[in-house]
Amino acid sequence: MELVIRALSKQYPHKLAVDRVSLTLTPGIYGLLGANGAGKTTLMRMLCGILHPTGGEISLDGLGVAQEEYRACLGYLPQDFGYYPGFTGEEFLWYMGALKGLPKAQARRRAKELLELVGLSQAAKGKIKTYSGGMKQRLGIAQALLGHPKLLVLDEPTAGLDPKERVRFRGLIASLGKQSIVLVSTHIVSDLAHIADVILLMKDGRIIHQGPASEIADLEGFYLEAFGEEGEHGGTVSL
Ligand SMILES: Nc1ncnc2c1ncn2[C@@H]1O[C@H](COP(=O)(O)OP(=O)(O)OP(=O)(O)O)[C@@H](O)[C@H]1O
Repeated sequence: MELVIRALSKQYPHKLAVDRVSLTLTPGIYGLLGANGAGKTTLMRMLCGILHPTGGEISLDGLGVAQEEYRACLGYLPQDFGYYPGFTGEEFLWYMGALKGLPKAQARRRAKELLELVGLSQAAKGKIKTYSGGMKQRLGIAQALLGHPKLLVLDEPTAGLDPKERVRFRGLIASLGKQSIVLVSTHIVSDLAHIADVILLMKDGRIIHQGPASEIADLEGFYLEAFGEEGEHGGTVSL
């Protein structure tokens, strides 16, 4: 499986948010790091077919991003995910399963499996409005996994989580990168330590570094070197 991104660009009226990004991703966990405004969300939304690029190409095993088969391979957790507070966790997954076109029995079976995987079985019948931030994020991951995605895109999945929830979340993400391409954006460097196979650094719309995480002994130091003051002032390197 291969996601090929060629010279991908997005020009907003007054901002070149993504500037000729080229990447080839195979299964594994990719940590996309960059300061606020680097272009991470714009890049991810193009990979999910939500935003149209102004230049370049995206293909997953030869499928274009506009094709239905591409969408069927995709799981996405957006940054600003809406959770329907009056639903229970399991109702929410059934509903999202229906939206994805899963037959009812299959959606229910998959929802049960996923609630188990993300540690929400006990809370499955509780209303989402009673969930903590971490529980909501885990439910968000569960919905992204409904269709057994080959490509999983998680935009700032640890935003707003407390340290304990972060650790749990890292464990969950780490278990997903065996067969899928998992792209995780964050500006919290420590969230990627120990789970990312490859680190991608994004700055001003460009990928300024791509390499195995194992080659970087001190990810925070590496990040600070790449971004300098910008990284520090973003308050983005704290553990
Ligand atoms: N709809 C839009 N119209 C114009 N400019 C935009 C739009 N969306 C984003 N931008 C600008 O494009 C740049 C990249 O934004 P983007 O949200 O992709 O960055 P990011 O790395 O995801 O940052 P953050 O971590 O803050 O979400 C920023 O300068 C932003 O202000």
